[in-house]
Amino acid sequence: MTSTNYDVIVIGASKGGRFFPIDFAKAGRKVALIERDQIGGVCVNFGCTPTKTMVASARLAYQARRGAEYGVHAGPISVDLRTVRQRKQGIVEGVRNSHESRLTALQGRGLDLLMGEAHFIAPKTLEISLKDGERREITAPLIFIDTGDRPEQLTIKGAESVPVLNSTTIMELDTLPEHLLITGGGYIGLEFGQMFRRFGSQVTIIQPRPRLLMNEDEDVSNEITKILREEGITVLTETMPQQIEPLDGGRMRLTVRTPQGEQQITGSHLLAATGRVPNTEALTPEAAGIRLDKDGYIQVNERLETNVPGIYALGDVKGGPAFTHVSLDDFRIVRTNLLEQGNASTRGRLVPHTIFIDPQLGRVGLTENKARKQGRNIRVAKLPMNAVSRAVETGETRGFMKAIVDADTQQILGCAILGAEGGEIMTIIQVAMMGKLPYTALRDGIFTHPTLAEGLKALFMTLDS
Ligand SMILES: Cc1cc2nc3c(=O)[nH]c(=O)nc-3n(C[C@H](O)[C@H](O)[C@H](O)COP(=O)(O)OP(=O)(O)OC[C@H]3O[C@@H](n4cnc5c(N)ncnc54)[C@H](O)[C@@H]3O)c2cc1C
Ligand SMILES: NC(=O)c1ccc[n+]([C@@H]2O[C@H](COP(=O)([O-])OP(=O)(O)OC[C@H]3O[C@@H](n4cnc5c(N)ncnc54)[C@H](O)[C@@H]3O)[C@@H](O)[C@H]2O)c1
Repeated sequence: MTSTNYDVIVIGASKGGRFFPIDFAKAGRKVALIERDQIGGVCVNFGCTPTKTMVASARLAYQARRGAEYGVHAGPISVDLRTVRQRKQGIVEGVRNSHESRLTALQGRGLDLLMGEAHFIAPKTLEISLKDGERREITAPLIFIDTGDRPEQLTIKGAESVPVLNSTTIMELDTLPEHLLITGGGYIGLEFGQMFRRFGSQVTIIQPRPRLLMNEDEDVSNEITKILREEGITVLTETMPQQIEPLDGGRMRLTVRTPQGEQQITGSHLLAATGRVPNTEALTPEAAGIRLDKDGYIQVNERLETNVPGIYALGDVKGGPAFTHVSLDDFRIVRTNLLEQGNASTRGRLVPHTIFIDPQLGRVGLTENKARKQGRNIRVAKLPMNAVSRAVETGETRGFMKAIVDADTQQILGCAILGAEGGEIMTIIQVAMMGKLPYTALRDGIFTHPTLAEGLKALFMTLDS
């Protein structure tokens, strides 16, 4: 097989991977972009876009059921999952097509889009198994690995004897689960759990750890658990799934270990939401001498360089916080350093996240637990959402705002906004943190009344009252 030489190879056409090859091609480099599945990667096809589209349907069902509280009567509410799925698919395809057209516009003009699976056969050489069966060998001095991750498989006894859904396959259901069992109390378990409860399923979330979202403060986890339980979701903590067995009529029985002993739960569907594993096996990075960590993630330094000069890893495949905005920022770092001769790195970057349950949890910076562990002298501001006029007027009073402030410097160290539009409100604090504003700037600012953002003024006023 003869090799085709490129200046740059990008493996994985994720959200970040779609701009990056274009930038290099426009800079006059000869670029190959390899994708084995769908342009747009997980975020567009199986992650952010489809889930948030379906979360929107679920929220509408929830709001419609609450209509009478607002004096609005809409009749009995039912959810047609097939239409929910079709709407989701239409939006996903629209986003993917727009990404595809930007890439195909440069096809042959500096960019070769190769639809197939890449694996290393030597340090700077890859073999591509194209979807049409053809094989190609390509080389480049610069290689960017952005192959992401995939759902971890459930390994409990009997898992092979029942259909186990993951975050991708659950979005293809046409009929509503009667009782959805979910293993995992993290992002995916919570977003799908609330979504399917609002669609009309009975839902049980099984979490081995003492509380949901173990990385958040206890008060945040506890409030979220309370909210989910109020909506009728069964949340079992300190509960470890042990075994699953099929029953008649497509049902299944899950045996779990709880602090009180063994329990059995009968369900109609099972969603595994226990985390993700990196896409590094098929890539055979060992053939290039690329170092992985014990879990199979590619090891990089703060400039996202692997141990092999000229080979970089970006996005989820390098481990750490797994968000689209992190993957996008990784591309910014590498582009700055290689195309603009800059000196960007991951050091000290502020990574926010939002969990799209309702109300949303927007988080940035240090949690109270982390700040205390670091031995910092902190003050904690907290305000229930029912103290925010806008939340009261719109009937969205669940949750609270919380901010961690350095008592010596008055700088904001972090916040958790569990409330309506929590992700947007958190972003205001994030911007204040980026600008290194003291909390008093928000306390003393004038904000439009009545907005949710106005709650930030009241939040920081609690520190001085
Ligand atoms: C259900 C769900 C909901 C999510 N919601 C959010 C959210 O709301 N907000 C958020 O920020 N993040 C969310 N995420 C996380 C987000 O999707 C990921 O962090 C993001 O997609 C990571 O991007 P990436 O650059 O690592 O590549 P990915 O998006 O993982 O894409 C990697 C691409 O590489 C391709 N590939 C893999 N191996 C090879 C190979 N050997 N050869 C060729 N191609 C290959 C894959 O087919 C894939 O297209 C969600 C994830 C899931 C699963
Ligand atoms: N809104 C968002 O930004 C968003 C939404 C969805 C997913 N994501 C990304 O996708 C990643 C994966 O999400 P996830 O929810 O699968 O992982 P996660 O790491 O967030 O949660 C995994 C959960 O599974 C539990 N668990 C572990 N082993 C278990 C077992 N054997 N049985 C039962 N439970 C078990 C853990 O205690 C934890 O609660 C997230 O880390 C996040 O980065 C982000």
